[in-house]
Amino acid sequence: MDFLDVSTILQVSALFNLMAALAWLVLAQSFRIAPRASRLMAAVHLTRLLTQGCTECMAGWPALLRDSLTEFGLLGCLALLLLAVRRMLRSRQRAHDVAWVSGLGALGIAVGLSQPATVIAALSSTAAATVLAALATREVVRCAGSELSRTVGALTTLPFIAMVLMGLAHGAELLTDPGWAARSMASTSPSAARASLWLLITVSTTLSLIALMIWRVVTRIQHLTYRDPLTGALNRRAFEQALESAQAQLQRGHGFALAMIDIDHFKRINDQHGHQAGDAALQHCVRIWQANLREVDRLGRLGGEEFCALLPLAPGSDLSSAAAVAERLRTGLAAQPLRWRGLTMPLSASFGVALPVVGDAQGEIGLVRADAELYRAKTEGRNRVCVATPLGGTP
Ligand SMILES: Nc1nc2c(ncn2[C@@H]2O[C@H](COP(=O)(O)OP(=O)(O)OP(=O)(O)O)[C@@H](O)[C@H]2O)c(=O)[nH]1
Repeated sequence: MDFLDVSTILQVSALFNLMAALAWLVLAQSFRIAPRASRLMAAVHLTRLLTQGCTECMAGWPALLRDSLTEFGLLGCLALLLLAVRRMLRSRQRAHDVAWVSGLGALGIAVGLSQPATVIAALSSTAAATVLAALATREVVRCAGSELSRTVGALTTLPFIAMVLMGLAHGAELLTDPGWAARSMASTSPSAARASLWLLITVSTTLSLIALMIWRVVTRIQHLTYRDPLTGALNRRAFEQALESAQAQLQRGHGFALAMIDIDHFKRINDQHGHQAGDAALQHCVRIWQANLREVDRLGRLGGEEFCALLPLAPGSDLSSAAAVAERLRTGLAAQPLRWRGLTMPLSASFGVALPVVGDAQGEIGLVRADAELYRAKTEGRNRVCVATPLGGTP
């Protein structure tokens, strides 16, 4: 079958690698999307292009040179790929782990090729490539579910798992049939099945990493749209949207409470230590409050040093449970002063807690009532939680 002709497969592969390298370079240079990771990916494809290319180009080359290119090229590709994945995921994978594995693999290849023991070279490159693919798999799995969505995580993991399995299978093949490496060295091209498999893995790895980049760009845009850039809390618009949908849920019996929060004497921090200290204080407060809130709670920055927490109430719980959450936020902040440039600044905040009103589509009445309690907390001496009397009921 013409389609399975090795030379055609290798030419398709070369063309794909060339196009992919160009696409990554455009992402890096023109769109400035993860430029370092994109440049590394371009390098992966160019290395692949150089080492695999088309069989005709390498047919006349000395076997040793051809084999060195193939083995070192494969190792280089995987090392660059792992470095790119590491950058894309901003993972904690240490770069010198990559250097160690690649260095040992390269040493094994050099030793193997310097003697008539090609199996050592093939085994070294296969072992190092398998470990590098396993490290990449581990990184993606580690990020799936936290920094990565599960679907994108699964999609990105598959080609790396395939690489690990291929590496293991090839290693077993080399160990059980040591003559394989010598035969492969004598032949100028891989088998059609092997070339197709590599093409498939190259294409799926590229597509899954492009999906990962798109996912990252989309999440970044969402973050910029919905989050306050300084503190990472929801911005006013996003908080108002969350409040509106919580009000809609209220009709169906899903209760919630609002805790209006204002940092005490915040102006003094700005006046005494400058705006940067004020910014650090805002970030410090949000960090502490987010750590003390559940995932379902929403913390929004309404402006300046004023925040509001939207606290969904479990069935059967009432205003007192929301007051307990506000109290936890208050004590959490009071217990952890801000340490900034060698200074220790005690911080506190005042809280006003109120329940929303059914039928108030925008949630404005609840906000006004929580704000009134916040005002009371300020006038009663600050660093306290004041709770509104439920409308038409006892406190
Ligand atoms: N550093 C910094 N300061 C901000 C930001 N937004 C608002 N501010 C400052 O926050 C201060 C708010 O001061 P006030 O409204 O007087 O409140 P306060 O000093 O906290 O006093 P009380 O609320 O009565 O305890 C003002 O000085 C604003 O300039 C910001 O993003 N960064």
